[in-house]
Amino acid sequence: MKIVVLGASGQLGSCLKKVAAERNITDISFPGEQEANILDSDLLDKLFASEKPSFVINCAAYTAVDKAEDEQDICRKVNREGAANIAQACVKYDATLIHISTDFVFKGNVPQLLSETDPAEPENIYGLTKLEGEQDITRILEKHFTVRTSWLYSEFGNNFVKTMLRLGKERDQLGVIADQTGSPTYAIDLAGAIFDIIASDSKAYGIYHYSNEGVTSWYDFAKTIFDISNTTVKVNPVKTSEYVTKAVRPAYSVMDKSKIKKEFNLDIPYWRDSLAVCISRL
Ligand SMILES: NC(=O)C1=CN([C@@H]2O[C@H](COP(=O)(O)OP(=O)(O)OC[C@H]3O[C@@H](n4cnc5c(N)ncnc54)[C@H](OP(=O)(O)O)[C@@H]3O)[C@@H](O)[C@H]2O)C=CC1
Ligand SMILES: Cc1cn([C@H]2C[C@H](O)[C@@H](COP(=O)(O)OP(=O)(O)O[C@H]3O[C@@H](C)C(=O)[C@@H](O)[C@H]3O)O2)c(=O)[nH]c1=O
Repeated sequence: MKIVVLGASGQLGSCLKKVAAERNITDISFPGEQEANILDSDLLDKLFASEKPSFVINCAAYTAVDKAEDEQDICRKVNREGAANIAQACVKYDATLIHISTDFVFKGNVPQLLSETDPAEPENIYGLTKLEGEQDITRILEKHFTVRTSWLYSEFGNNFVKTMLRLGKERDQLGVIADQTGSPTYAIDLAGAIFDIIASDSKAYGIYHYSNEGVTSWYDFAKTIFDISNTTVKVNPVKTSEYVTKAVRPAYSVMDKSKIKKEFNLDIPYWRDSLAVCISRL
């Protein structure tokens, strides 16, 4: 049962590589962007023809949330057209797609748990193009599991945890937004869940929500990162209106995980526990 990972050099791709090795999953390949540029349909066709994957995991995306506001075209190309190209190749070669999407598809203006069927109304270009990608996949391909996740971090790539640890060394104090609420996700845990989905042989295709258990703000997340890592730095809570960014982010994007937990029998770790594991590995 061959698995191919696209976007393999990014944060989640690196976590999939690590977890595959730990679980002794060997029938898996991690092609580089030169062999697997998702904007090049001919290249994808060649890759699918030679690898004949049963499952394709798409981690490739344009993820620079603020930069996307100025680079709408390239962001849409990767997050929408790239996703559609993969879906088309999956149809042609009869592969099942595991695609990753985001809590930023939600407007997040109401403090209530978001389910898979709640209306998505993205507030920024990144979220909008990710939603368009989801919609194209759903239209083109029946056999897909689209997993929306939130606030990913790990020992790999760029993420909030690594940014905080860097800033904590450079500065005496930091302002961090305290009125945006969500659930952090250790990308290693998500990688494990993705392999659990594949192993389940489930045919319950569609959209699922996955994050770590628990709820926090960026401010509390930062405080906990510094507590666990014994970093001395003053963290000041700030309002969204006081911390100007190009992209608008949801105020509340906590997702309901009941569906994924039930369908795949998942036991999801609490965010603080996973954060401690990640920091111990950094
Ligand atoms: N990071 C987060 O906080 C969250 C991420 N997600 C989603 O999770 C998924 C994985 O994110 P993450 O691993 O953190 O993101 P990264 O930005 O770390 O990885 C994305 C990867 O995609 C690659 N890529 C970009 N364009 C192409 C292309 N045309 N063809 C092939 N590969 C390409 C990038 O390569 P290069 O670096 O060379 O551009 C990079 O290696 C994405 O779908 C993202 O939207 C969801 C919620 C939260
Ligand atoms: C660095 C920094 C950020 N912040 C705020 C800005 C923002 O609201 C929040 C997180 O900022 P970042 O830029 O690190 O993270 P951001 O890129 O917004 O993270 C998002 O990435 C995309 C890809 C997703 O899909 C989302 O789920 C989410 O993880 O923290 C501060 O308040 N102070 C700071 O010093």
